[in-house]
Amino acid sequence: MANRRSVIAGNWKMFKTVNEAEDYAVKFLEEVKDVTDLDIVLCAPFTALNPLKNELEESVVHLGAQNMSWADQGAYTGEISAQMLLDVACTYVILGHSERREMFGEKDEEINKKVQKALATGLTPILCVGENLNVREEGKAAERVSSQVVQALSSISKEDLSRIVIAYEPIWAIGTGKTASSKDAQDMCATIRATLNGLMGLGAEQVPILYGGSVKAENIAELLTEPDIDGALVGGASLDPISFAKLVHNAASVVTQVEGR
Ligand SMILES: O=C(CO)COP(=O)(O)O
Repeated sequence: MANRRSVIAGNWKMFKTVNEAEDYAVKFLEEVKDVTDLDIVLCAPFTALNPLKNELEESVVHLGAQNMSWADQGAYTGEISAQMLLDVACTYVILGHSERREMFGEKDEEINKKVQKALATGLTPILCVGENLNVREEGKAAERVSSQVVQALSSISKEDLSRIVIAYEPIWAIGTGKTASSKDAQDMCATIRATLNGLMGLGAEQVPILYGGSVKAENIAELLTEPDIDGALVGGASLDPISFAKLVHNAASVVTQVEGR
């Protein structure tokens, strides 16, 4: 049985000013400072990263961004580079979130370049994949998600692939209060692992696969008892420090019980 780390990552999306982020960090750290059984990540807006670097230094909470450029530097107005994220102590970066794919036109090819850049610079990409409701109703969800995985990870070495995190986020479950059933989430995470197996062989057993979409303190435990769900990417329920800390504690109490994690 694989020995993979569990990851609980909060995606704040476009919420929180610098003051709000600092206030959150103080309250959140107080609640989770002793949690070591899983990796906790806060993916904040760019403007809050530097202040959070100071608040979270040498703590159990890792810092992540929500996007980055595939370019190193240059005339790319409005973009942020991997080097800039490393400079503010980011260790994770969300790539290919469905909101970026749907609203900002990101394509698999571009996401592939970003994943390559993140891995080359030592950032851990949290690659997001997921189908919309139409695709699910057509019975093509597994096909769509596998294709997103294969395209985003094209021409990346097996060794590098072992450093990624994947988040399965069905678009119809994001911000809707409608969580995928743990069985549906497990089935898709197993499909993703099988796809990774095809790309990297046994190394796929080491890759954490997260579920995202209306995850809350109340449903995290059930999701984490599934064998292929190794954590969660949490939007709305990560915005309040006390309730997100509760979610983290609920997750930690399950992962210590699930054999092989
Ligand atoms: O998009 C998500 C995390 O990246 C999920 O958002 P919600 O948890 O608000 O459904």
